[in-house]
Amino acid sequence: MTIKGSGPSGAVLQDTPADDGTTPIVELRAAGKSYGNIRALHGVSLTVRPGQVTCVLGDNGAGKSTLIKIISGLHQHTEGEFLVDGRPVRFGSPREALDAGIATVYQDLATVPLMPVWRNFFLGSEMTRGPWPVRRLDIARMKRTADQELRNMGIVLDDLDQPIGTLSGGQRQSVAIARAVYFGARVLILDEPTAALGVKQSGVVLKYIAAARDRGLGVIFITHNPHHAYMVGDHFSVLRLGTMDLSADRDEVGLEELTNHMAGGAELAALKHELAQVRGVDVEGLPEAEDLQATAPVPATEEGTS
Ligand SMILES: Nc1ncnc2c1ncn2[C@@H]1O[C@H](COP(=O)(O)OP(=O)(O)OP(=O)(O)O)[C@@H](O)[C@H]1O
Repeated sequence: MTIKGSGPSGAVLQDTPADDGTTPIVELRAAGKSYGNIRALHGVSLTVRPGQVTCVLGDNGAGKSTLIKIISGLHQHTEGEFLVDGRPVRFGSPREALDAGIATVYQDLATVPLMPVWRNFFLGSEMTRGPWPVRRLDIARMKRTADQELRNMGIVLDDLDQPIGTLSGGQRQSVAIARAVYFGARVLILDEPTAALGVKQSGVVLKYIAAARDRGLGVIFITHNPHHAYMVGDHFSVLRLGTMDLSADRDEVGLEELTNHMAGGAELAALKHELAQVRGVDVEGLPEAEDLQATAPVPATEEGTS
């Protein structure tokens, strides 16, 4: 586990996952990104292995989107290294990332709501039949394949002809995950897939994240929600203000500690103190500063990692 404290050293810390003998599909080594004078990400190390879910957590402005953009080929890193299958890369476009097997499912999903489910499944990569110039869409094969692929992921829909816009948010996310799996993704980046969903629908999406992992994909699950992360995660990376605040395998961190890192223990204690001065605000339910300190991050030193 690697923990970065709020001490003045600001040390750059390396992620040190257990070596299970498999080469990471994706690896960032002390990577970072500056937009002109603005340093959005700095010293971030991350490893994505087949059959594992790597959760990236962080509050607003923590650098999650910047991290996704580097790995998905939208932006290039300006410091450190980015490796795919052990080789340094610098993608020029999302197409190049996709060709390397890295697929990103964004929150808005980029689907066409009025088009049928099967049509959205193949959007941009339609199956055709017959020779040019009389080539036509192979509708029957697309329907059959979409149905089979969705079933393979455990997704059963009543009618693939229904417009995708009529599905629930969780179902739409699930279709997008199955689509990425079918088109050969080895790494799936999920950008806050549960952010806009209720409890039940979030559960549906978490189930398919686990299904993708079980099919051997490496999953990068971006989320604000430590509870969702903890249900499926094998590794947890918490970003704070563009740097890595915590990097820990599942057996090294509990849900409570993860939540505390997300909340920012010291900041929450200070907020509780301030709120206590405000009439009409009940702070009883908030944890005590001492409780927070008990699980607060310790300052990183050379020996401060375990
Ligand atoms: N194109 C850009 N130009 C300048 N600064 C940027 C740019 N994109 C992001 N930043 C800055 O980098 C920092 C990290 O932003 P980023 O969007 O990666 O965070 P985030 O964790 O995804 O936040 P959110 O959850 O709110 O989307 C922020 O301070 C942001 O203002």
